[in-house]
Amino acid sequence: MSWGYKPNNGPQKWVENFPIADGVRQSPIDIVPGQASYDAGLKPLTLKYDPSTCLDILNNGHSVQVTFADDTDSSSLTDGPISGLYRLKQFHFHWGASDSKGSEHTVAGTKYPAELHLVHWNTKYTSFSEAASKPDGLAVVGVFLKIGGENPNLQKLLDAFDTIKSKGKQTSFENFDPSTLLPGCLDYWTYDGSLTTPPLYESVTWIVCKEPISTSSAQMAKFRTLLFSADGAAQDCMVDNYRPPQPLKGRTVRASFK
Ligand SMILES: NS(=O)(=O)c1cc(F)ccc1F
Ligand SMILES: [Zn+2]
Repeated sequence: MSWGYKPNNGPQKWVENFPIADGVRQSPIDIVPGQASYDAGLKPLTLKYDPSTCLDILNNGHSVQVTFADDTDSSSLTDGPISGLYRLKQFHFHWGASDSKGSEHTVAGTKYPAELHLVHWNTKYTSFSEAASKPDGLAVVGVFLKIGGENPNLQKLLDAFDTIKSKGKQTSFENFDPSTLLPGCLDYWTYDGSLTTPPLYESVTWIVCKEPISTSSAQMAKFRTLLFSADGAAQDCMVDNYRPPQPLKGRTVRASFK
């Protein structure tokens, strides 16, 4: 039985096969703005994405993921809290069974209906796979989704969902610009954390944007038409694919803004 989000294979059980689940720098966390320390030394984020590096969209059985060509520096993250250049590998989402939950990070206990993760790897290493297990290997930009007006840029993704309904389905997805999914203001919180799914490697510099982007309730309903299950298996809606907040264990959360 492999890991998932159900009572018998979900976040409370992951520690059985992945003991780092109880580690010192696990993600996500509850971000308490009043306890974050403003750091004037933090630079603004520099995100440069080339839409021609967008390859395909995939249902991997845990989320919906858009994958990028990462053989050049065309789509990169620099500055912010990191040093060097990190290449965009993929982005994906986490969401709930209803609009009242779904994000992994929370803000003073507030849950958003979904959270976007843009995953980048440190080019001091030779590949994503090599970087994924290193303490400075990954940088993930998190963006909250909140219920508001329909998001036309998100709709381009949702329109591909009918062809990738079940686990293992993928289809080509070209010329998508991920910067269209970023909020106008790139103020952020940052802290040292981990992957939020197994193998839960403590390799992520988390960069969580303060400003959410909008999505409509109807668009959220579209996310919930995806399936955890493969073609032919009993249909199991892909919802609540989020890990709850983990203990801070003495970590400091820094803010790029006052
Ligand atoms: N949810 S995450 O951004 O921490 C993440 C990114 C990966 F590339 C692999 C596993 C993960 F859990
Ligand atoms: Zn994620």
